[in-house]
Amino acid sequence: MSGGEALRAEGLRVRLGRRMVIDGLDLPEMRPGEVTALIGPNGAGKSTLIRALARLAPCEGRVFLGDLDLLQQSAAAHARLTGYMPQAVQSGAALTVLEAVVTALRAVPDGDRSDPVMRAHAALERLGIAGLAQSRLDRLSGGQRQMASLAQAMVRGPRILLLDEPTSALDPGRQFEVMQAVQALVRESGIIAVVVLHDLELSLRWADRIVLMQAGAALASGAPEDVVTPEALGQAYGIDARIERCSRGLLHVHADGVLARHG
Ligand SMILES: Nc1ncnc2c1ncn2[C@@H]1O[C@H](COP(=O)(O)OP(=O)(O)OP(=O)(O)O)[C@@H](O)[C@H]1O
Repeated sequence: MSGGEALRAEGLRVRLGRRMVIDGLDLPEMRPGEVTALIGPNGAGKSTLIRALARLAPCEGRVFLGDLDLLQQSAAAHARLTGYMPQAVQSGAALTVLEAVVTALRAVPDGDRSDPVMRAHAALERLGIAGLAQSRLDRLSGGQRQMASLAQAMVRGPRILLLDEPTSALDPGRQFEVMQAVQALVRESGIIAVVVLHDLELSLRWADRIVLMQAGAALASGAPEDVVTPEALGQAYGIDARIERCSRGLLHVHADGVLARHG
């Protein structure tokens, strides 16, 4: 699905304390059904940007969904449109996974009168974790907790899904499953997904577009093969890297070393 109203941002500025962490950042159009990956070195401002889009960090500038200025919406209207998965997933004390997802659903009334428990179950099934429904959050592994957090972010069927490193605690198989689930959800429901990823391979494999951030600005944005280039990786990460296409047509990054001038 590629029609529908796109998300874009202009002139974003986020000040945290005395620091301007994001300074005049523009984001290209992100269309329904597409996954946009935010990549960049530690401290580039990826989490801050995603928190700003989730209205969890004070932000100046404009964020449009079609003609709708998201930063001007009421908190409730904004919350109905977006689902956010934080980088640090809380243990969630004694709640079960099902209870946590139902709680996330009830936190923002959306006028849907269907049974919240059924909706929460459907979300867990969608992500392949229905078997965890009655497990307590504080007894899950880090990766299982990350999956539960993803279910909380997507259960209301938001138009924009904001995911901060959804794969960081996952083993390679689970990383694949999560990104596959996110992509399927995004494609089928016409959601706009903005996903912080550290793993360049994952971003090349799963993103429709990539925004490479550095020092609070977008160094490059566009199609993965146009953004993830040896030059850009050298500039952003200080690595000496090759990008090669394998026999299956997929792009891979090979980091051969660190550039002497880095740091
Ligand atoms: N509350 C704060 N006050 C001041 N500076 C902050 C605050 N929170 C974050 N920063 C700074 O903002 C910058 C961007 O941080 P952010 O967490 O957004 O980067 P990131 O790209 O997500 O990094 P990482 O890949 O390490 O998670 C960092 O230099 C960080 O030190």
